Amino acid sequence: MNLMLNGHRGIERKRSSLDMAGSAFSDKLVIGSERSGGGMLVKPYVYLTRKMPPAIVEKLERECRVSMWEKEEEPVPAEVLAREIEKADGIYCTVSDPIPRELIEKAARLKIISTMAVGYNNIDVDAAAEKNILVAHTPGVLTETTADLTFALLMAAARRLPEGIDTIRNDEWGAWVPFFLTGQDIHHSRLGIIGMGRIGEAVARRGTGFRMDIVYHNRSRKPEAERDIGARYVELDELLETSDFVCVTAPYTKETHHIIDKDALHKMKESAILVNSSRGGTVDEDALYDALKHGSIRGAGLDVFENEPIRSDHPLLSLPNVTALPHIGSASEKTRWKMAHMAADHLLQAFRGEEPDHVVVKPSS
Ligand SMILES: NC(=O)C1=CN([C@@H]2O[C@H](COP(=O)(O)OP(=O)(O)OC[C@H]3O[C@@H](n4cnc5c(N)ncnc54)[C@H](O)[C@@H]3O)[C@@H](O)[C@H]2O)C=CC1
Ligand SMILES: O=C(O)C(=O)CO
Repeated sequence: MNLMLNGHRGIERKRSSLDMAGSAFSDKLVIGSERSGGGMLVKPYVYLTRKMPPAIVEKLERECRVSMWEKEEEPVPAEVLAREIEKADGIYCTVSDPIPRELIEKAARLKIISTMAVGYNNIDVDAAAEKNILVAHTPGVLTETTADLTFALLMAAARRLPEGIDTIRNDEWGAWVPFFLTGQDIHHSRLGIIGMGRIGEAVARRGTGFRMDIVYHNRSRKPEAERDIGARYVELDELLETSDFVCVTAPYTKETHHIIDKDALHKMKESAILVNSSRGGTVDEDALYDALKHGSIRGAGLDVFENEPIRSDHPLLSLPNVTALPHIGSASEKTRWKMAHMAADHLLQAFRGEEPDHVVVKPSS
């Protein structure tokens, strides 16, 4: 049952079950619809931080008042978002919109932040929970697509595809040279996954097709993955020291900040390749630059960076053994549509007084 507060239906707290990562119980919130003083139904106001296609806007407009940031190439400025967050009932955002505590504290009536992403490190979920604001995200629908891209990055870095493409584009292809652009074998090599969640497992499954030996490190052991994929749990050091490919698919948290630092890079094999499709902050980019420049590891495939977007003068781009992509892990047409609809549905569910399908549960730590 929803509580009526000053003409607004209020927020009802209820106990949730264990979260997906197995962390402790926490409160989930259920939102009701609103009525004006005179009893007229007032549609909730939703602000979209990015220009979304008409199908998504129209879906929301059936039940909400909607406005959005219209400039496709430019993220919404913090001061605009601050103004909107003050008056919005719902925010529809993306990975590249920081929503820190200072912004959340401005919210006067905000009920839900719905991000079109599975990763939510850009949102201060603790601050949101303190204000009884729901945070919803889009897990699952992007898993296989992101795993495809992660594996593509691994293969491109291993077999030096960007250098090969540049060779032809720059008219540098001469005679067939026996050791020209020789790379690393993928088949029968060892793949080390840091963060054996949905995407990590999907990457590992792809590895089995290449007869790779799969090891993983995770917050907890995954017996089903061990049984189904044949993956073996190892401590982080063993993973780093023995893997031919070190693949980061863990979320960005305090614990995973620079999980790949100077020490970790020193532990890796000289022939190893680092693949990062999680968040840029999991890797110390200065240490990575040194390791790649001085040959302490062989190469890197990166879909994410500490400060996105990077520009062409980023030091890592000066290195031929870096394969860099502009955060396109989930960027297939079908998957982006699924994410976009799911994020809209979460808002609508919340305003109807239902619990959104994928609520981020406040971590216990
Ligand atoms: N490049 C891109 O476009 C995309 C990037 N991502 C990133 O991938 C991340 C993972 O997504 P999912 O697999 O859906 O999440 P998930 O929650 O299913 O998996 C994450 C796994 O990492 C583990 N983990 C957490 N902290 C760890 C630590 N300190 N050490 C080792 N393991 C740890 C968890 O136990 C869990 O098994 C997202 O949080 C996001 O940052 C997700 C989608 C697209
Ligand atoms: O979902 C995420 O976390 C992304 O990075 C974009 O799909």
